[in-house]
This record gives sequence, structure tokens and C-alpha cells, in this order.
Amino acid sequence: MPVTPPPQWWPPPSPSAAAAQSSASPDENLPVRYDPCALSPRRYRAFATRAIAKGDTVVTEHALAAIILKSQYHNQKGCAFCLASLPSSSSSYVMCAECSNVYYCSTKCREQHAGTHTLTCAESTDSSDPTRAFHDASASHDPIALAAECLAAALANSGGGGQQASQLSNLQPWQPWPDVSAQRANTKKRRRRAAERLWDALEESYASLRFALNYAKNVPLAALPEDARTFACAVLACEANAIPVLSRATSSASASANDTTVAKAKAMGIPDSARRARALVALAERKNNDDRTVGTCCVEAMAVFPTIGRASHSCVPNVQLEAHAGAAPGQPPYAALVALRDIVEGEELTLNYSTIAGSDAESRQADVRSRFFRCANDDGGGDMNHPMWTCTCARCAFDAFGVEAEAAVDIPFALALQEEARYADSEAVLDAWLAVHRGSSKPRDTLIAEHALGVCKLLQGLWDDAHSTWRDASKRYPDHVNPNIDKQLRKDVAFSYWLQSGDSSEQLPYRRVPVPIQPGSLAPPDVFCTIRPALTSEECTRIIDLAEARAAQGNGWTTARHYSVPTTDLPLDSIPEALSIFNAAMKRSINAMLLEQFPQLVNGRTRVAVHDAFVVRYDEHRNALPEHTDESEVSLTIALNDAAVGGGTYFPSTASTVPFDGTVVRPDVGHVVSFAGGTTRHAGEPVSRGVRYIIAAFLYFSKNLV
Ligand SMILES: C[S@@+](CC[C@H](N)C(=O)[O-])C[C@H]1O[C@@H](n2cnc3c(N)ncnc32)[C@H](O)[C@@H]1O
Ligand SMILES: O=C(O)CCC(=O)C(=O)O
Ligand SMILES: [Fe+2]
Repeated sequence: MPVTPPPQWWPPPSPSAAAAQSSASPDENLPVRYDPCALSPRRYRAFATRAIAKGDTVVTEHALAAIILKSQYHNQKGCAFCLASLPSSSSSYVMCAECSNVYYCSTKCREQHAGTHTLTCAESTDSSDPTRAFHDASASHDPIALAAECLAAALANSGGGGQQASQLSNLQPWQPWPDVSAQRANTKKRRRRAAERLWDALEESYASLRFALNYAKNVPLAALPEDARTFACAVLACEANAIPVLSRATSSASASANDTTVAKAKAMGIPDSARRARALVALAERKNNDDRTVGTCCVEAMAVFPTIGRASHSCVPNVQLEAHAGAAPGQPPYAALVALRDIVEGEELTLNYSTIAGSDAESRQADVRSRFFRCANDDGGGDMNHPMWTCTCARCAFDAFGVEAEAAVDIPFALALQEEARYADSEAVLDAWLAVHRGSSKPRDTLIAEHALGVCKLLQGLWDDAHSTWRDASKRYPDHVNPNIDKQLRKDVAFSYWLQSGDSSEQLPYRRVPVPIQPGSLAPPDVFCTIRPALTSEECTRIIDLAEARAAQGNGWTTARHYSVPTTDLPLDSIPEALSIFNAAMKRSINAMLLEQFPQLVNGRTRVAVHDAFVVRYDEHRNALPEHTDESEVSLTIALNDAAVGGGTYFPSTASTVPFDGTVVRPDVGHVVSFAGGTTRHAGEPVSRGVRYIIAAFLYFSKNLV
């Protein structure tokens, strides 16, 4: 019986929440439900209550409690309040006048941080007064964050928590938090009483506090008063599913991921997040002697996300955690779960807790284990720190037993392997799955597997096999359509140029174009350009006119061909007359020319098949195509006009270390440039004036004559 533990303490009692309302606020109709975990009574597993599309944000959630690790600002790296990087010159920042331990970029930040900071400020005269913490808790409307600080302060004052440790050995499970904001207390006595109630609540709520204390004992207790915040983190982390807020700026890839995050935050209307996100990045990039690193990331803070924190671990996750700094100064961090792939209703939502994505099962599991505090309330099944714990995901099963393991034979896992370019492994998993299900009563899943199998073959260079896998699959289920298979099979029919009537194999003379040697090879790539046009200039003009007319009557030019670059193009098979001009040219002369140009690729096959082809439009100063290789054996471009200045196919000489030192090929109208598209790096030059139109076609050699 599914239970949705209603977190009564959620949303937190926060009068300021409405004011701070943004789309980053928690969505109360979450597409997530919790079922109790069979292995562990206190644990839950999160499941999707409806289908979720890849890339969709499943849930965003403010941190219920967040603690920026003291070490992050104690070494003068960043402003303790807004996190901005601090300049190295001491005249440019201000310190806490009491303890001189924390640094701010401005007096304004210092003022805004004062309420929180007093709790841990070493010199604070009043730091032994727990009511102070409570006072600040109610002032900030962030009770749990401050409750954690109360705890920290209390522990510091009691000399390290030894007394609490024995008192807290029989704690109750999670309780709702008292509505702290309703307990605004303005007399010292009432403040103290309220603080005591808060403390009681804290004791009751953190059922595993004692394990945190045990943990803390191993980290010398004596160290705690100095680092009480970290200890509070440990407590929070143990029971309340704390999530480390990581800086993710250690590689350019993650820096750009961060930019995406920033862009998303902006799109969501989150003010000022860019500044804080960048500040976090900048902080992380500065020399960091913090030992709290996770992989190559640096832990900036620990935060508690009660909903998001329910997602369990899998090495084949379907959601990804994005941890964000607060949307604006003074706002708490928030996190988002984003779907890594399409998720069907009822599927468990899983995160990868590990940062070592590849590697073997044993190292991954050790890594996951190392991230969790031992929690004796868990039995062996649920406690990742338990020596008997093993991950039961498809990837770990595959690593241990290959496709012999039932758990390894899993479509999402096969798709994940494909994304990692492990095509042979993915194919093995799909073959094993299809051996059981092919022809079964699960047409939808079977066609997904068949499509994926075709893609694995195609990406291993088995083009004919790929296309025939799709053909056979669609024949097997005449009443069911897989959109991806269907789209390709339609193209296969559209580009069957050999079915056109008329003569074929006219000689089309060509020359080799000298281009530089590319990295990793000893000889320059084969690039050819025709000496006589393959299309007449009338045919080229007609194709342009047809394409523009098609764009005008349809939805305009499309930009979806490259997922990362907004190209402007139209699939040739969506413009019937242009398709037929192209098909006729393939049959007349291009087919024979390509067979002659690439004998080593042809390898006994007898004709050129078209995988896909487009009319591409490059507008002035727009639509340049960055360096890439194509999904093809051979690619060709046909110039359709010569009105543009600039533009052309660019072949680099190095992997972009020295820009613009390659060769640009700019053929005349109707001429064909051809090259081994799957292995030759190339780019589309920007156009500096006018508009450039080309046909770009992605081809493979085929032995099929039908
Ligand atoms: C951040 S919590 C995840 C939320 C957890 N499902 C819950 O509701 O409490 C991490 C804890 O969940 C449990 N857990 C997560 N993934 C697991 C997995 N793949 N196998 C077993 N236990 C897991 C472990 O007890 C782990 O310490
Ligand atoms: O613009 C060009 O000439 C190159 C086009 C290209 O590489 C592509 O469309 O994949
Ligand atoms: Fe290309």
C-alpha cells in the first residue's frame, strides 16, 4: 500500500515565503509518491506518479536547512554571506568585528549575516544563551537551519555533546517541527522556553542523532566545538537526507552545465541567481585547501531537501540532482531533480550518489558507501555503510555477471550504455532482452529495444544491419508504430533513388582537395570536389525556391537537426520535387562517383544509400556549424547558390587549438564536396554577407539492392 508521508513540516512555516515566491518554490502537486522501503523501516523509495519527459524538472525544492561550510569562508576565499569571491587585498573586504574569523565583501553583507553568525561567532558575549539562536531562528523564518545552529551552539557550550549523546539514546522518529515563527518571543524567559521546545523537537526529530554522535566520536569529539557547524551537518545528513551542495566548476563541461543552470534559473525568473551561481563557481576555482571534497567537486554546503532526498541510489539513475545556490542573497539554496530520460508512470526515481560514473561495481559501491554515515537503524539491506550492502542496479549486475544476470537485462540500462558509447555492451543487453520479448505482447517496449538495437549497429558502422533491424521490427508489429523507426523507414523509401526511371552512371569528374592532416591520423583525409556540376544551376535555384516555399507554407525552417547548434534546414524528403531532383542526381552520377572515390570504405558493397539529407540555409553572421563528425560513412554537400560571401565547408588541421588554420572549401553552384563524414572533422563556416544554401547528405555504402 503506497504511502505518501505527508511532511507536515512542509512547507516550512515561513511568512516570508510568499514574498520570496518564485517558480523555484516547491510544487505541491509533485509527480512523486513514496513507498516504504521493504528493507528498512524508516526508508522510503520515490516513484513517479506520472510520465515524465527527459529534461523535465521533476521537482524543485528549497533547502529546509542549509549550512555553508565554515571552511569555505574561513580562508578568506569568499564573502560569508553572498559567497562572492573576495579580492586578495585586505583593504577590499570587511571582517566580523567580534571574532575576525569571517569575511564579507561589504558591510551590508556583514549586517545581513549578523543574525546567523552570532551563533558561531567565537567572541560573541552572548553565545551561551540558547534563546539567541531561537530568536534568530524566528527572525529568519528558517527554523531548521537555525535549529541546527542551536544544536551546534548547544554542543559547543556543553563541551562537545557527550552528555546529549547519552540522553539521546532513545529517540523517537521524525516529528513535525513546531511552528517557530508563531512563537515569536520577546521576553528572555519566553525565548528560553521556546528555545527549549525547539531543542526538544530537535531531539525527537533526529531519530538517528545518536548515530551521528557515534560518528562524531570517531572524528574526535574534542574537535567539535571548533567545528560545530560541521557537526550539525552530520546530524542533518544522517536522518534528514542532507545533500551536499557541490560546486560544479571543476571542468569546462561542468562550467557550461552551470551556465545552463544559470540560464534555466533565469528562465524560471529567479532573480540574481546568475550572480550567486557564478560566485560559487569562482569560489570553487580559487585554490582550495578544504579537505571536504567529493571527487573533484568541492562541498560548499550541506542542505536538507526533504522530498528530493528520498530518491535512492542507482548506478543507472533516471534523475539528476542539481544543487543551486540561493536564488538571491539571503535566500536558501534550492535543489532540482531533472529527468535524465523519459520516465514512465510508476518507475522508481533514482539518483547516482557516486561521482565515479564509470569504473567497476566494487569501486562504485565503495564510493557510495563512503558518502553515508553509518545508521544503525538500517539493517544490512538499507544501510549503505553496512559491509553486506551491494547495489542491485542493472549496471552492478552487468559488471558482476554480464547478461547472465537477470537484473542486467534492462532497456534503460541498455540505453545508458549507448549514451556512454558502449555499443557492443548495449547490443548484448538488447539482444538478451529481445531473445525473451521479441514478438511478445509488449510491442511498445519491444520496438524501443529494436530501435535501440539498430542505433547500436549503426554506431558500430553496420549501416545495412541497422536499417534491416528496423525494417524487420516494423514488419513484426504491423499494428504498432515506433516514431523513430517509422521516421527512418519513411526516409529509406523516400531516398530509394535507384527506383527512379532513367539512365544512370554518368561519369562525374572530380579532383582531390588538399586539406591538412587531422589529429590522430598520418595522412590527410580524402576530400573531393567535382569538376563538373552534379546539378544544373536551374535545378539548384529550383531547390532553393521549393525549400523557401515549403518553409513559408509549413512551420518555417527547422532548427532541430543538431541538438547543440541551431542549424536552419529542412529535411529533403519533406520537399518532394527537390527530393526527386536530388534522387535523380544520385542515380545519374553521384552514386558511381562516390563508389570510386572511397574504395576502402566501399568494401564490396555496390551502392550508396542515403541515411538522411537536408537543404541547409546559412544566414549572414548566423548558423555557423562548429567542428564535428557526421553520422554517416560518407557525407556530401552540394552548393546551391554563390550569392554569399564567406561560408563553406571547413576542414581543420588541429583539434581547434589554433583556430582558422584549416582549409575552407567553397565549391561553385551545383558542385559536390564529398568526404568520409564519420571520421573527418569539419565545420560549416559562417557567412559574412548574403545567404548560403546547400544540400547536406549523410550516406552509407549498402549491399542491399532492394
Ligand atoms: C539520501 S537517503 C535516500 C532516501 C531514502 N530512500 C529514504 O527515504 O530515506 C540515503 C539512504 O537511502 C538508502 N538507500 C538509498 N539507495 C539505496 C540502494 N540503492 N540500496 C539500498 N539502500 C539505499 C540507504 O539507507 C541510504 O543511507
Ligand atoms: O556547411 C557545410 O558545408 C558543412 C555542413 C555540415 O557539416 C553538416 O551539415 O553536417
Ligand atoms: Fe557535417
